[in-house]
Amino acid sequence: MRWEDWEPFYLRIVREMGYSIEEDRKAAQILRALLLEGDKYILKEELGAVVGRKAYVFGAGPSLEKALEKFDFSDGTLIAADGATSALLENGIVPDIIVTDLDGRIPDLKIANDRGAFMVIHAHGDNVDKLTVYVPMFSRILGTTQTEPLDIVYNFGGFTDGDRAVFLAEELGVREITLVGFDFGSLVGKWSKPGLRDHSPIWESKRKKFEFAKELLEWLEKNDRAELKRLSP
Ligand SMILES: Nc1ncnc2c1ncn2[C@@H]1O[C@H](COP(=O)(O)OP(=O)(O)OP(=O)(O)O)[C@@H](O)[C@H]1O
Ligand SMILES: Nc1nc2c(c(=O)[nH]1)N=C(CO)CN2
Ligand SMILES: [Mg+2]
Repeated sequence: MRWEDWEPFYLRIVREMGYSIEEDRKAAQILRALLLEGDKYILKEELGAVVGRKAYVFGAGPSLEKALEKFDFSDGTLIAADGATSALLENGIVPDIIVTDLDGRIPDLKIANDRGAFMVIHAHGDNVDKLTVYVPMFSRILGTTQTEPLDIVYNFGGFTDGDRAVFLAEELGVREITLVGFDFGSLVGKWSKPGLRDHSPIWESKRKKFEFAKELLEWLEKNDRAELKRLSP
């Protein structure tokens, strides 16, 4: 997704969610400084070499658990959206790539990164403290922003970790993307937040995020090259 296509979505998201563009921009600069400091960042080309033509993108929806037990995912690149990483690890699966804004279960992200997962870490105005604390913990990091892209901090479009993971896959050349655990319903998957003990009734801000995510995925299906499939148990 090009900046020109993303910007109108972003401006609507900022208005609807009450975000600060300036804070989002600052977060991107802070992430850039952290990446340069640690020198553990990777560029888009390096991550492109990791993906194949087919990928599974895992969302943290309640249906994920059964899908992981039922289906075989060995014929594609595995991309986990933040909290979904925990469910994959519980099933003995290490994702190839994790797309996160660092509000999931950090210890599970660390285990996956130590076992080879690449980290696509997103900066925004509400996770600057998390960036500062956690970015130094990880290796093989590609940085992303939702404001104008910087030299080593990319913007491939997408809003929530899940749909941002789909836009990343498309940008890296994946042509068949299968969504797993993308429920966008009234229950938030328990892996979504460290404190959730079980799948929980959706709260207002999360419902709005899912609406934007659905709209962005519909845009991708109409305008982009990748074919989107859905797998539900
Ligand atoms: N029912 C669901 N519950 C949780 N995540 C879901 C669900 N259906 C789809 N997903 C996708 O899985 C991703 C899980 O990532 P995560 O739980 O970290 O959310 P997020 O995008 O960071 O939003 P938030 O800022 O509210 O945490 C979501 O971004 C969303 O796109
Ligand atoms: N400013 C801001 N931006 C976001 C936020 C958020 O909470 N605040 N959550 C997101 C979900 O991954 C993506 N982008
Ligand atoms: Mg998240």
